[in-house]
Amino acid sequence: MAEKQYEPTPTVIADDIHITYKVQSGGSTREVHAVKGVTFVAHKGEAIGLIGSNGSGKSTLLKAVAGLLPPARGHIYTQGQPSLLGVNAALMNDLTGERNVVLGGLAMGMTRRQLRERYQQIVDFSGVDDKGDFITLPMRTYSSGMAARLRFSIAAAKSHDVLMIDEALATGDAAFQRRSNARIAELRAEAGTVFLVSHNNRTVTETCDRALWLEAGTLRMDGPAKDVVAAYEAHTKPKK
Ligand SMILES: Nc1ncnc2c1ncn2[C@@H]1O[C@H](COP(=O)(O)OP(=O)(O)OP(=O)(O)O)[C@@H](O)[C@H]1O
Repeated sequence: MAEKQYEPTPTVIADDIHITYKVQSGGSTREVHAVKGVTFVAHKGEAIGLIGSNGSGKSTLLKAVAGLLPPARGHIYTQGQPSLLGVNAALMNDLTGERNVVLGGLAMGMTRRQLRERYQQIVDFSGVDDKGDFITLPMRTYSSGMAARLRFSIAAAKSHDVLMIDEALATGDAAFQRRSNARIAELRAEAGTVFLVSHNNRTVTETCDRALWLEAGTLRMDGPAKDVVAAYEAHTKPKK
């Protein structure tokens, strides 16, 4: 008997979205059209890489999916509350890592009880304490890699309907990248959708099954991560 085929469940639908920034410059207002008519559907269980050159609109698109920027035109539908984990996520530099774990967890909707239960797991996962008692020091004493690891660990402690990661992995070392790849795989298994913005093509092919390639605000290609990365690499390779 043929196995029953399940329809994939959409988690994010972006329908012809346009996003503009208004910039005040020398008394006049200029408009930057950062995303120009992007359409895609993301499904439960997918990990989707967003690639493209600097300024192509990747972060802007993620912010729009997270509901932080309203589209000027078009519509975004999401199932559940998307969480954006960026390298600039709102952790406080003057507070200790410890306090940031608590505040970051609460900001993501974890209860105090969940936080108590998962606190040590978050700290251990981040590896921030591996080289001494750094978790009790202010975050400004952390290297950029340590801070990024703590941010990822806080966000990854919770199952998300839609988790968006902006370059958080690129700064981790090899051991941390292995741990975070494994955690992303678990998050996917918990039936969420993961978006990852990265300039590291290998990270994208290793962690994502699908990729969107943005260029100058438009979607150049959407398909299996290895195909999209190969096309992007062919495009960015210096011409002889
Ligand atoms: N706050 C802002 N105000 C005005 N313009 C902005 C703002 N943020 C981004 N832009 C512009 O929007 C466009 C897309 O930027 P975005 O940060 O989304 O690109 P990106 O693909 O994430 O780039 P990168 O790879 O460099 O991080 C760029 O032209 C950028 O100058």
